[in-house]
Amino acid sequence: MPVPHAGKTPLTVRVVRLPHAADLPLPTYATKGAAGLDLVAAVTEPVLLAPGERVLVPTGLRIALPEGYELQVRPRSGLALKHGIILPNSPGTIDEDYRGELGVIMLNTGNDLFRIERGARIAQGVIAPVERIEWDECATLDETARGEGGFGSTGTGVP
Ligand SMILES: O=c1ccn([C@H]2C[C@H](O)[C@@H](COP(=O)(O)OP(=O)(O)OP(=O)(O)O)O2)c(=O)[nH]1
Repeated sequence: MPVPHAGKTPLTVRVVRLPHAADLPLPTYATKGAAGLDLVAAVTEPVLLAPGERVLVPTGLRIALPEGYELQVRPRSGLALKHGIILPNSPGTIDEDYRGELGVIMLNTGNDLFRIERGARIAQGVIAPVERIEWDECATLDETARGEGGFGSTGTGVP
């Protein structure tokens, strides 16, 4: 059952469940305050991911985001901590004009074979508003205390 968020009207997002995901649940929020919708693997057979290997896992879903929004595909911390499973392009970007099947790129940075079962919760999708810009090209920029310092210029905390 989808969990309603406390005090916010949800956005409506059009979704197509592809035939190979017909029996799988739509992504849902695990708790009332969860930021991410759990995405599940629409693999027909279990996929074995060897250490160092990466794979594109289908979700069986196509969506049409509302104008001005993106969907960020993010890793699940439990899979990262326990199995070293990360998303190398994290956060993956689903553009509002993308109409293909959502996919999750999974990378096994652990030492053991990782088994991806059909219906397993492999990642989470977070809806976020997207700002657009126009350039104001200038010859110079305003001065700041940081200036051009970066990449550890304030110290890394490591002796
Ligand atoms: O984790 C991801 C990342 C991307 N996509 C889909 C949706 C996104 O809108 C499209 C393009 O993604 P991105 O812009 O990251 O890819 P690109 O390498 O720049 O390819 P393109 O030239 O198609 O934009 O691929 C996914 O399904 N999962």
